[in-house]
Amino acid sequence: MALEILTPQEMGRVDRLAIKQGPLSGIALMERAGAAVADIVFERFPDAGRIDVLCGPGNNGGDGYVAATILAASGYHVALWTDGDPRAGSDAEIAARNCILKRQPLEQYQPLPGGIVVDALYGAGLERPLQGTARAVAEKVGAAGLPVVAVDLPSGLSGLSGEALGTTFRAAVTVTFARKKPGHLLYPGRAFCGELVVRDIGISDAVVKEIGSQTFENLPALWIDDFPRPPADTYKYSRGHVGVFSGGPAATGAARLSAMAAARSGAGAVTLLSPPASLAVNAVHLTSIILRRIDGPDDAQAFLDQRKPSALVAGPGLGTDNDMAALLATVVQPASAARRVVVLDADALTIIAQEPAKWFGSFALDGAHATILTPHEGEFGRLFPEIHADKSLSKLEKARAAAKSAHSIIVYKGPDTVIANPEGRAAINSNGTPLLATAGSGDVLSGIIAGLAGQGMSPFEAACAGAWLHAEAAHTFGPGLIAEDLPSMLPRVLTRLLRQRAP
Ligand SMILES: NC(=O)C1=CN([C@@H]2O[C@H](COP(=O)(O)OP(=O)(O)OC[C@H]3O[C@@H](n4cnc5c(N)ncnc54)[C@H](O)[C@@H]3O)[C@@H](O)[C@H]2O)[C@@H](O)CC1
Ligand SMILES: Nc1ncnc2c1ncn2[C@@H]1O[C@H](COP(=O)(O)OP(=O)(O)O)[C@@H](O)[C@H]1O
Ligand SMILES: [K+]
Repeated sequence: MALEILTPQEMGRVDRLAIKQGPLSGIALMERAGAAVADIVFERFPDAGRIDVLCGPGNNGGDGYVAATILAASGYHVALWTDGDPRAGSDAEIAARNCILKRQPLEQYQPLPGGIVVDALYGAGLERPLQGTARAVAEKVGAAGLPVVAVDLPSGLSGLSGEALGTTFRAAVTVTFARKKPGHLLYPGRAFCGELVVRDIGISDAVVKEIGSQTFENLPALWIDDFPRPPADTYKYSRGHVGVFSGGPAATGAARLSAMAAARSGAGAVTLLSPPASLAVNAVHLTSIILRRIDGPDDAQAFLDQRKPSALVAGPGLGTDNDMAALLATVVQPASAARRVVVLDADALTIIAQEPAKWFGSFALDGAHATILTPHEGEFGRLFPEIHADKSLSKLEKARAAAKSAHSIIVYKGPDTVIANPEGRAAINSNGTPLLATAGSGDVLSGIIAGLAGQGMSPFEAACAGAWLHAEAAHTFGPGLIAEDLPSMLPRVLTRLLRQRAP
């Protein structure tokens, strides 16, 4: 499974490099792209009464001319509608010349019931919102509710950011070539694409590699080689010891969810570090999780010195008062220096947002990158107000900029969670489910990540694996899910994952 995600600009470079290196010429690639589109129409809409192919002036339109030719030759009733002539000397011009169908002006197109639309107006080259005829047609097709097969990207959508630049086609199926683009996975783009199909058109992996993309789809192949596999002679503390900080008596559940998730992710020991006032309620609810009384920063320090946990979680249900800020300071500074992984979520992020520069400076210690911040949208906005407000940046670029400025790994949560590290490596999660929009599910995620990193998985890989496992656990449980259910789904998810990958 190819993991690289290419920006439209990188894809353009890949196309040019592939053509330069051969053996396939530009028109040969276009013929394969158009054939892939026709294939999808055959597969998904075998009974289409009529196919309207809408072609723009660029190479996206070129794919449309090829698809129209193949579909017409296969006996479909195909009508071809064009918005301007292909650029002179382009591959699209050759494709148009080879297409025997009559060209009709796009402004005369009217949606007809029972038909399907092939949208080949604009793809990777879209630079500005659809205007004039193209925009009017996108509106008409949307209003008519006809099924749309989008070539490369629904026209009107930014392949870079997933934002609708203006009016946008809404596809039932999108056929893209060689690799996904960020706009296919980032919302709202993902929703505009409908089903996404990636087709090989003969561009080699080596050519893609040469471009050196630093963005990946978050699939197991990205991190499975680093996934913890305890040796036979391990024992509980060497299998990873995670410390989770509990808050006051009114909000202890969040930290327990995190602790359970760390344990279910395979950490050999998990200690819940509880203020005296919460000891009783935590004790009532814990069995395998170790409970330790922590009365302020000195106690926390003593735990770190004695037990040397390999990962910590602070934030879920922590509270934001001055005592907690002082505790956090103790935990974070020496932890970074010790290359211990610290996952900061929820209330810890609120504390940090009061003085971000001070905290981010402390995360920078000797470039260990041992800090993982897991903000949701609101927390991201409070931590990184300028990056968040920058409309020129996609979610992917925002996560990258935040990771760099905070000297941390950022897990920018949501339906399209992005994980980024300060060096610019990033992954977009693609298995999210709205089932995860339930109170406490973020607490579970921070625990899974700490559980994996605590077992020695590299922090970026642990964050990626955590986001993937979290969503798989939700899918496995299904409707009715509440956060408590997620840790108990992990054994099944892990069994499937590790069985698949067994040698
Ligand atoms: N040989 C190749 O380079 C291949 C290209 N392929 C196709 O080529 C597409 C990219 O082709 P292009 O780079 O020609 O780009 P497009 O066909 O997406 O856009 C064409 C041109 O229209 C202009 N334009 C952009 N936005 C506009 C707007 N809103 N209104 C009016 N004009 C606008 C731009 O100058 C742009 O170069 C891909 O999406 C893919 O479908 C595939 O056929 C594979 C091979
Ligand atoms: N619509 C959605 N689709 C997919 N994942 C979602 C969606 N909404 C929330 N999530 C995920 O659920 C988790 C919620 O975390 P968070 O907002 O911190 O919740 P809480 O504070 O209640 O624990 C995150 O991992 C987020 O990515
Ligand atoms: K298109």
